Parts: sequence; structure tokens; C-alpha cells
Amino acid sequence: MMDVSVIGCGNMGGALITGLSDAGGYRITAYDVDPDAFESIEAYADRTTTDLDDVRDSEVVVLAVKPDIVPLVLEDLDLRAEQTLVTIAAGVSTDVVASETDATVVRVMPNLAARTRNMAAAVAWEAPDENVERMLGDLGEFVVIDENLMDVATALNGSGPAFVFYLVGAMQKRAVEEGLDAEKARVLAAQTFKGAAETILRSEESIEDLIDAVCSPGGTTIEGMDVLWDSDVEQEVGDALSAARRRSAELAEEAEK
Ligand SMILES: NC(=O)C1=CN([C@@H]2O[C@H](COP(=O)(O)OP(=O)(O)OC[C@H]3O[C@@H](n4cnc5c(N)ncnc54)[C@H](O)[C@@H]3O)[C@@H](O)[C@H]2O)C=CC1
Ligand SMILES: O=C(O)[C@@H]1CCC=N1
Repeated sequence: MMDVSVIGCGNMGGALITGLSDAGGYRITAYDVDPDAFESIEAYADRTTTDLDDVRDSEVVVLAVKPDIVPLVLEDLDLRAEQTLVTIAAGVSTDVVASETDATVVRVMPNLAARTRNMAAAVAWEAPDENVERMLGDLGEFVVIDENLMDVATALNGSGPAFVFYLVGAMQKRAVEEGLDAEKARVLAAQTFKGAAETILRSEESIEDLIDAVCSPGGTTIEGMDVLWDSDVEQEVGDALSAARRRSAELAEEAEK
């Protein structure tokens, strides 16, 4: 059993708690200043608390509050050197957090799919932390990156689910306009993204070759792909990612002040 505390039980903290509970092998303490936050995670946490003292003995403490709240929590959070403090706040560097705690700080950019244990996470650390490795492995896929690339990861896998929801929504919407029932279109669109993503993860083929495999000569897909290739969609999707990356860098500047 690993003792894990999560500080902040909102969207991301709640997703981590739910996923870790599903994985099993974790004793989870959920801390928040707002007891209403416990409503959606009560079934998954071993303990909910509004007393910060209750998180002080966990092997791993996850800081899942908004970036501007991080300094306020760190002021009151007294951890020891043998503990690990995982920070997931966009734009808040390891150095900013490490200057306020004795614990070993590991910076992770997770995403909402922690809830279903399909998370894509990027981690930056001085040395691999076995407990964090186990948690990230239990919650999905993770890659180790240099911290100076954390703003890109924040845009790609942190914000990325929203971009994918948007694309699923666009496909669903047009399918409904073309006559399909909304609920059935939702299932087909979402499962298509899931299946395509799984195909990429299990294949060594390039994205271009995978596209080619769907395009039967003279068939339907090539007609749709021609519309996409002739459009600005690739540019616009890239611009969305860059805008999120820039905002992460801005948040980092604000956190350093
Ligand atoms: N939402 C997402 O998909 C992702 C969020 N993140 C990061 O996770 C962090 C949390 O984001 P969300 O969950 O979206 O925010 P949220 O607003 O949904 O949740 C924040 C929670 O923190 C609680 N809180 C506020 N002040 C507190 C305090 N002093 N002590 C303890 N808890 C306090 C709030 O009551 C709320 O339950 C942010 O730093 C964000 O950058 C990272 C990756 C993805
Ligand atoms: O939008 C945000 O700032 C957070 C960080 C990445 C995803 N959600």
C-alpha cells in the first residue's frame, strides 16, 4: 500500500484520485478547503479532510490546486526530505516549489484521462522516483522530458484532451446534421478517436502511412482527406497548441515573480 495525499480535489485532483483508487494499492487522503469538492470523490478516497495536517505523513503528496494557489498551500505544508511532492500546476517550475519545501519535488503534467487510467503524462525529475513511476504507470502512459519542455507538454497532453473533445464534437455535430442520432454519433465519434489512438500506440507506422491505409483508391476517405489537406486545419490545430504553450510560459513568468 502506498500512502498518497491529493491537495485540491477539483477536476484534475479528482481524476487522479479516481484513477488511483481504480488501480488499487493506494491509501488515498483527499484534502480540499471546500468540502463540496469531496462529493464526486468520496467513493474513491480512503479519507477526506479539510485539515492540512492530515496529509503530512504521506509518502507522496500531489499538489493539484490552481497555479496561483500553490504558494499559499506551500506556506502551510510542512513535509520531510524523505517525502515526494508532485506538482502538476501549469507553469509552476520545480525550483519555485522546491524553494518552499524539504520534500523531493517531481513535476508532472498529467491529463484528465487519469480518471479512466488512460492518462498521458510528462514528468521532469532530477532522478527517477519509484513511487511516482508506479503511480504514472498505473494511470496510463508517461514520458520523461527536460523541464524546459514542460510548456509544450502542458499544451500537448495537458490541454490536449480539450482539443480532442473539440474535434470529436465537430465530427459528431456534422454526422447529426447528416442524419445520425446524437447519442449514436457521440459513441461512434468517440470510439473512432479511441480506436485510432490505440492503433497509433500499437503501431510503428507513420501517421501518413496510417492515413494511407484508410484511403481506399477511388473510395470515400480520400475525398474527405483532400478537403483537410486543402484547408488550414493543420495550421489552426498547431496554432491552438502554440497558444496554450505560450500561456504556460506566461504562467511560469507570473509564478517566478
Ligand atoms: N484540469 C486539467 O485538465 C488539468 C489541470 N492541471 C493542473 O491541475 C491544477 C488544478 O486544476 P483543476 O483541477 O482544473 O482546478 P479546479 O478548480 O477544478 O480544482 C482546484 C481545487 O482546489 C481547491 N482549492 C482551492 N484552494 C485550495 C487550498 N488552499 N487548499 C486546497 N485546495 C484548494 C478547490 O476547492 C478545487 O476543488 C492546476 O494547477 C492545473 O494547472 C494539469 C493538467 C490538466
Ligand atoms: O487549462 C489549464 O491551465 C490546465 C493545465 C493543462 C490543462 N488544464
